[in-house]
Amino acid sequence: MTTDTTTQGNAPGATTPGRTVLDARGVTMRFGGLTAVRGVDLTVNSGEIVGLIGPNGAGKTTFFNCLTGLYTPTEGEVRYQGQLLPPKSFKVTAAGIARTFQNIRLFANMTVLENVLVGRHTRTKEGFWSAVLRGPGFHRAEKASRARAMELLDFVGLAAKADHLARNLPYGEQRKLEIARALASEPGLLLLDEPTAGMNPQETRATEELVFAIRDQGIAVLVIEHDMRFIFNLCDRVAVLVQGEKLVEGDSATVQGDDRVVAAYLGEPLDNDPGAAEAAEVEAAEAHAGTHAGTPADPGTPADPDPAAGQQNKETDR
Ligand SMILES: Nc1ncnc2c1ncn2[C@@H]1O[C@H](COP(=O)(O)OP(=O)(O)OP(=O)(O)O)[C@@H](O)[C@H]1O
Repeated sequence: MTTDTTTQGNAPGATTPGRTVLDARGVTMRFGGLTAVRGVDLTVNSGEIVGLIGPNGAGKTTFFNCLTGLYTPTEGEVRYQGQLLPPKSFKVTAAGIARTFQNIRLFANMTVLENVLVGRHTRTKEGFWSAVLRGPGFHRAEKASRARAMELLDFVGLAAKADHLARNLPYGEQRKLEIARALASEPGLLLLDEPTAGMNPQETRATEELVFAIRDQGIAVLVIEHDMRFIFNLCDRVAVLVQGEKLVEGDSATVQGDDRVVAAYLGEPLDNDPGAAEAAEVEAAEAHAGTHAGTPADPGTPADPDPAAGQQNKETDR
């Protein structure tokens, strides 16, 4: 993988250091009676890698979809570099936000290079007639696009496979290709939805390096991931979504040390947990049965032939 950012300089879409790139305020998304995202505020600044974590169904992907114009939030607004984002995904890409998907979405029967070229369409100025007539302007633009696409393939370590069909790439390389295609739109902010899903530890480590290299090119990154080691190694800041709401936000140490986050992942007991009273009743009944076991009325039936086994069962059931 070529991730030597010292020689590559900033990406064309790079943003001004220290500025707020993404500003989402009060984002709410309802599907009928279900509120998948509720009043979420989140900012991403230039030069930052921000993580978005939360248990399954917490609303992470829905929030991404609200940021990228796939969904129009029921309430709230999203600004990119100070401008309100249009509610159309191709316009959001043109504005400077690119994304990858949880389920890889490549053109399987196109080559690796062609997939990246498709990602460049928002940056290609040549219009319809130029493409049809294939004049000198078109050829110049096409050459420049190919050169940039090859540069990106080199950056993610896939230059040698430019002519391979996307469908023939191993899974980890397909994920890299998705990232190269997203970078082809020259974004200032890259959203990654579970970039290491299905990867082995070596591939995950390489993806971590790749994301650092992308950040070093001046592109801010917002990443959803279930792999906590990956998130806490990588991110400057982490926000935790639980049941559609932002529960905690802070640096890795703050989030890791917050008991509410652990509780949310383990499944926090409800207040006045109704199960607790029931469990106490069962325990009392068991204790009562134990007291009467082995009495003359029931001489041959020990209540608990192996108390240690009983304890084991309780722990398994918990
Ligand atoms: N298009 C939709 N229509 C109706 N409900 C939806 C839709 N998309 C998501 N949901 C619901 O919204 C909630 C949040 O889902 P979402 O996929 O955003 O969660 P997530 O945090 O990304 O989960 P995971 O980590 O499993 O990918 C879930 O209850 C889901 O079933």
